[in-house]
Amino acid sequence: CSRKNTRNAALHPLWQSPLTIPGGTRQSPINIQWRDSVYDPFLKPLKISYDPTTCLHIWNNGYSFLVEFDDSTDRSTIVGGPLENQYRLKQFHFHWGAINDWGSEHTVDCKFYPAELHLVHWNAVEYPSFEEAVMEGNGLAVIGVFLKLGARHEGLQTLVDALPAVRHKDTVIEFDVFDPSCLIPSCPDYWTYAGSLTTPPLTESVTWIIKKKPIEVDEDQLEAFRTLLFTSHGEEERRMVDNFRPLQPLMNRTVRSSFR
Ligand SMILES: COc1cccc(CN2CCc3cc(OS(N)(=O)=O)c(OC)cc3C2)c1
Ligand SMILES: [Zn+2]
Repeated sequence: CSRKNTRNAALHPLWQSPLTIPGGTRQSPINIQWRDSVYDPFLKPLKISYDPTTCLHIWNNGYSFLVEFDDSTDRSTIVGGPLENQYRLKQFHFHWGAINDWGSEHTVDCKFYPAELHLVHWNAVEYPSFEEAVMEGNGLAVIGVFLKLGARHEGLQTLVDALPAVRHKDTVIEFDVFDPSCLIPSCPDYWTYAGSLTTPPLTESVTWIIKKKPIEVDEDQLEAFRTLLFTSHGEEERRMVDNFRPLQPLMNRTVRSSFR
């Protein structure tokens, strides 16, 4: 899959870290070749239970904007799907492009979407903290949802309205009620594979659950993402766009589907 006239990823600010982890065998993101994915009838439906009052704040961490949650209890969790344990919601964030032709991290049959949502969860059954779970093969579970250009997304708009307050890196605002399940398609179909974080520390600790159906957002909402900055107050402004990692080799992995 070639990202037409891609910026030189090696020079991209997001990739001071190595493009590929030396010795990495399960790096993310990947292209999902639909016909190579294997239907697994033993995959369960994913059970999502989020408590909107566990929402804490939105912050710009210089890679994306993150909506973080209180993960001190099991009030916002996922279970089932490919997962052996219950995982707690820690944060969600997005990746997007400078233009609508690309922006997603994963691709489906080499098709890029203009943006991709990641909901990051950690295995609080087996590990005492997110920091520990980040280092373990079954430590994290990330739900990926593709965004496509279409109708305005009312649920997303409350997030979009808050973005001007986190325009610069290391700015944060309180955001105390939000239910991220409004950003997840009702269609239960997903692909799943063993992968990694796509931003530092790039650890191979993620069970990826990629929803087959995208959600629709409108042009103004995508443009609002592109008004954010990689840079802090006082620095020369660099627009936060193209904050995605290049595709990584599939190597010895199979992508399973929950649907025929
Ligand atoms: C041990 O390393 C860490 C411990 C605690 C928190 C963090 C920072 N955290 C890691 C997971 C993660 C993962 C992120 O993206 S992704 N695509 O899910 O890998 C991300 O995107 C902006 C940000 C973060 C931030 C790192
Ligand atoms: Zn991500």
